[in-house]
Amino acid sequence: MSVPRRFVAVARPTLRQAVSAPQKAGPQSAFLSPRFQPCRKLHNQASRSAQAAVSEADTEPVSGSTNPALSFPCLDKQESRSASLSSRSSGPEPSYTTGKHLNFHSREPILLDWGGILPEFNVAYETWGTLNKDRSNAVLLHTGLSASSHAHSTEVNPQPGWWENFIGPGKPLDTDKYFVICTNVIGGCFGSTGPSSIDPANGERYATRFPVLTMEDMVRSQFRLLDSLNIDKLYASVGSSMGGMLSLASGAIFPDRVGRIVSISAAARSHPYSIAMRHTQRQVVVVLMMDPYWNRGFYYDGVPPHSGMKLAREIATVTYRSGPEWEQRFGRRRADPSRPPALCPDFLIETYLDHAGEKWCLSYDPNSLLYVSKAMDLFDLGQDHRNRINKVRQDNAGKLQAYLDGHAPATGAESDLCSLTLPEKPYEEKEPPTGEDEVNTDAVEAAPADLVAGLKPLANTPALVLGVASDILFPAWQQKEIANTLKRTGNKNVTHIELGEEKSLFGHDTFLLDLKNVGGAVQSFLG
Ligand SMILES: CC(=O)SCCNC(=O)CCNC(=O)[C@H](O)C(C)(C)COP(=O)(O)OP(=O)(O)OC[C@H]1O[C@@H](n2cnc3c(N)ncnc32)[C@H](O)[C@@H]1OP(=O)(O)O
Repeated sequence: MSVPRRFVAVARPTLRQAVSAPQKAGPQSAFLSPRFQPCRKLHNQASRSAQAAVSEADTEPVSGSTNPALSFPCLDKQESRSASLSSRSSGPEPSYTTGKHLNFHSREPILLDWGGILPEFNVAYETWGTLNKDRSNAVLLHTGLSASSHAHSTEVNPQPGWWENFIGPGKPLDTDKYFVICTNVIGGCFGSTGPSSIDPANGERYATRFPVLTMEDMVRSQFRLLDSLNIDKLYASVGSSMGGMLSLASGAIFPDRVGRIVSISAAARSHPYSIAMRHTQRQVVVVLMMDPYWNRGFYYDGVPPHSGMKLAREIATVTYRSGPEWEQRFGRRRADPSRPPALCPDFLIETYLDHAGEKWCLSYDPNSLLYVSKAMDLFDLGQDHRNRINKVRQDNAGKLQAYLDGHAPATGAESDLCSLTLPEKPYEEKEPPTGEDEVNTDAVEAAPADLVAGLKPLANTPALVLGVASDILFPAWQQKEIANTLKRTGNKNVTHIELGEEKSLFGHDTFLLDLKNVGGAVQSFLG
């Protein structure tokens, strides 16, 4: 497979750019460590004379030092953005949108798996194609973590969508045949109810008063939308990455309402490596927990934690693509080999990650990232977990009724929903599981018994499971696990495809980029 060569023009921000935005004494300045002071000093000098400071930064030693302080255009850029965001006369923070969409509003409250309640909620959605007379040709397309309902351009929003080439007449999701529906998930920020939405109980943004939610909660809200469209049964549920999890969850919760399932680069339960990667991203957003901008999630009238979001996206991008792709594409090349090395982004792979973070850091709500990525971690279609959640739901059913009867707030100060205590005893290494859980001890064919039981509702649902060998976030073995588990439920109609490295080096993002192999497989499966 050849990776297209790309010409990259890299904008190096200068101190002059950094000081062009009005500066305010932002909270960040209080956090400058003494080691950062040389840079700060240069920054102040720049305020007096931008041009002079630029040349000074590059050449002149600070008095008494052996060598000049390095300049940090990457940090200047962050500071400059904070300054320009805080200089706005009022909030809110950037409003998150990918354009016009349809909206389903549920006046009925929804009880979430871990006991939270949304008294009412919106599901933003878009559709392509036409619903047939017997309403049997609907395909629900699920999104990845941070995508909106805008999978394809529409009349009211001609911007290309995130699966633009996969949807349309004669395309894998053939709009001559299917009525394709895509929603923004609840917890998100592109029109569906999430942490940046207004809580009808007090007229304020939920922020981190938003309840913890799960993939299954997202699916239940989507099926409320289907109810409102009088769609009893989906022709298919299709999704990649988090969307693949949602696709599996749809079939597991509503087996009678889902005709077939497509799960691409997903998992039937989140595994530790993926949880670790998402944990790291959340932590950098919340380093921001220690950052005054974070403000424990209540930042909507101020500056959002954009630096953490930028870094989170850079880490995410490392998990979305692959080393071999970057080897071919960037190698060890530097953005500007004529200049001496810098501690700020310098190698092409660094400027690439920097660019990915820059592009994204103000376009997605930090709280949505925390909630939705946590929901992914919590995902487990195993029977034990299902039993536990069913019990929690049963215990909380009364709470929903009390809320409906007007006797109780959805969540109160007394709520234990958000209190997590860690055991006082330090962690001790335990013997690994004996393997009794495995239905088949052959590592390749293994299917955990608990997962087989949990996926039993899918025993009669035709399924396509597709994995990519270069994917490090949802590795190919996890796709095998899904396929094997489905087969173990007795499902005779499971198609498992693995794209080897000769087919794609795009890693996890293959589902966004490989129309031929991913699109082709979806098209032939849907028929
Ligand atoms: C976990 C889940 O549930 S879902 C996760 C799904 N994945 C994602 O969300 C990742 C999203 N990925 C993207 O957004 C990607 O841009 C895609 C998939 C849409 C497109 O991929 P590609 O076509 O390969 O674009 P690529 O990643 O190279 O980015 C191109 C941009 O990087 C810039 N660029 C490329 N190389 C460099 C470099 N060395 N230095 C600086 N900038 C660079 C290009 O100029 C271009 O900029 P622009 O977008 O501002 O025009």
